Amino acid sequence: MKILFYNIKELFQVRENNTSILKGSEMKELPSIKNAFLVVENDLIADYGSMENAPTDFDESVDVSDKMIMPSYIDSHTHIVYACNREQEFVDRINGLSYDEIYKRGGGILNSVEKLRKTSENELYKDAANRLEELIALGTGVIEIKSGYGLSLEAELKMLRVIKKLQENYPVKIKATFLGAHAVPPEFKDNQTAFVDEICNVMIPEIAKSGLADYVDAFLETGYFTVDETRKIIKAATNNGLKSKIHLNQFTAINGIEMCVEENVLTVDHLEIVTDEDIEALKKGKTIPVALPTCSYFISIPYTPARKLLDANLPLVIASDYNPGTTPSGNMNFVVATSCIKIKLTPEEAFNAATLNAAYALEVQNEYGSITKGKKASFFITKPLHSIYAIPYNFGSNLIETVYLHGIKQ
Ligand SMILES: N=CN[C@@H](CCC(=O)O)C(=O)O
Ligand SMILES: [Zn+2]
Repeated sequence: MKILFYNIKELFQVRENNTSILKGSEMKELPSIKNAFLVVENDLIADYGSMENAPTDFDESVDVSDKMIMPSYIDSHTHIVYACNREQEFVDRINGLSYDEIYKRGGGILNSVEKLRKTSENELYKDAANRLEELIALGTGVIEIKSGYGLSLEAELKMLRVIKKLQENYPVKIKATFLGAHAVPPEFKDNQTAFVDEICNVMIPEIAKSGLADYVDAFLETGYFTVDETRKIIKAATNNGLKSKIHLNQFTAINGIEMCVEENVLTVDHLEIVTDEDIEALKKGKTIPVALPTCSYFISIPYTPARKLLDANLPLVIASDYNPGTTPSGNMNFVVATSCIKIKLTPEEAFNAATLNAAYALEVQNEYGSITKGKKASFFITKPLHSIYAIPYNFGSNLIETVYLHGIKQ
């Protein structure tokens, strides 16, 4: 099946194959073709160019007059498998409690753990599938989903099986991450060392054997897991053939980034608090920084100093962090908008951070993240727009009209 998309007002993120991750000022450019065509053959991008060169042989055609095409968003950091919303904590924060105070009262992540352990796999699947369907309509075509609300081997496997079922049932590319070290569960309350040992010696080997996870994560933060504990977890992951992606610097900078770079961690995520030493450490390695600006928005914490990272010629990825506590939204259009409005990324930088660079954060850069011959035909068509800037500018509107994933209209 060959589909011709014609009269595209502007086709964005058009790249030659093997474009490297974009760093610093390279992120300013978002290559596009105006008045373009795009040919999709089965699930792949087969051709593209200016309308005057559009082919005449095809099985189907789609008129894209006045509308634009962008490769699907890649959301490299989410927690969309969870049991209940945490609206009460939201109101508690409005009334003055901090995220940390709520956690210390047994709320926060532990609130979600208690609920998830009591919820059936089917129920979890149904809720996560509903969330995923909403995200597909909002333009996400590749997503990472973490466990981390089970905190026992059994409950973590339950979450990972839900993710596997989503992988089987949806045309979205999904990467799964085991986040056993998200918080210390009640049964290990007085023995955090034993919990870390359990993660390293029991959970990671079992989960690696199950094939249910692509990555391992940990919450490296004051009051959660230390640099040394996280290093142990990363090493256990490496020994079991899994790379790591680490939550850190959300509230405090405690030299976690330096360790993560030393251990060749794939991404470091959050980075609301970043020191000059952290930037120097990132410059020495390949670890990719990931900002989660809608988390800052929702719980009123500082925004990642993105400009400082770009000025240091580092790459940048943006992701949603969709979870019931700090970011109950996975709308990547809003992530792009927040990046522009609050951390002063230009729209070009924000779209690069949410597509091409984000593909590197999930190691799917050979298949997704740009309009490139041979990559998967996963993209969205906008409503009629004056310019692509409308997506961050009209931050409260959904300007996506149609979504194609792997060449199929959703
Ligand atoms: N900070 C750690 N984990 C999540 C929040 C989890 C929760 O509050 O449920 C985050 O990335 O923000
Ligand atoms: Zn997170």
